[in-house]
Amino acid sequence: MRKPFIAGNWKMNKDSAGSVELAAGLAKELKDVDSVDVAVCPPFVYLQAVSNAVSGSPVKVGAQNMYFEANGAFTGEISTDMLKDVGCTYVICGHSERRHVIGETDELVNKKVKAAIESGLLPILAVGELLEEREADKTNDVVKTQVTKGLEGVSADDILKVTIAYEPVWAIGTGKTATPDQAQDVHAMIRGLIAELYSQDVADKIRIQYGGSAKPANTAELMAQPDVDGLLVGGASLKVEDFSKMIKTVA
Ligand SMILES: O=C(CO)COP(=O)(O)O
Repeated sequence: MRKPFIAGNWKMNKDSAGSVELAAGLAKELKDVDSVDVAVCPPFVYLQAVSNAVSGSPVKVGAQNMYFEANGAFTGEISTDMLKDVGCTYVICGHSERRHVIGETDELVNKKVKAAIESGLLPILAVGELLEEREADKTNDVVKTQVTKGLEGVSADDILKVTIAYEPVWAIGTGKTATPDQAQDVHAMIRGLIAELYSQDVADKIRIQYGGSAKPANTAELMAQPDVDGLLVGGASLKVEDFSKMIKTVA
């Protein structure tokens, strides 16, 4: 039985007061939730304040990105130790906005996943196809490559520290959600791939989140799919009411 895992990716939103207000509101609303793992991923500069605001509650904190080197001359980058130091449990690696806006490659994403695991952070490996790739019937190929390369060198002992987030790029921030069937098809494909790369036992245990215009109104039907184990939520995670409603739908 896989415990549901719902994470909010705040992206480049909120200010310091707004971050604390949202985090404190969620901590209060969700204080009794224990059947769902919950995380919020604020911008780097608000991680410490958000960690303080959710401290003692079931809400954990994640970062939206990281760098794979431990320290040194990497201007503008943030290390895993720094993330742990400000209270992070999770880190998103390879979000499509980093792949397609910033230009991150599968090789870089893989280095981040491995460095995250090495440091004790739990990576959320985000994968997903572009609209033109889906229309060209390349969804499975693209996602398979991203998962396989993203996990290269991750051992059988470590793989269950990883959550995979399937986020079709055409569904992100567009209001166009993948249908539950579309999400299920790709999730099942990913789980089959994990069985090939690792084992059936690992495949049965790894958690695969869906992301892309997830909101209170579609949470139940997405989460009802057998291979959808959680959600990575953008826009709807910016409001206490919406995000907590999504979690309570599943709890
Ligand atoms: O990219 C996402 C989460 O990482 C999804 O964003 P939206 O929920 O705003 O579509």
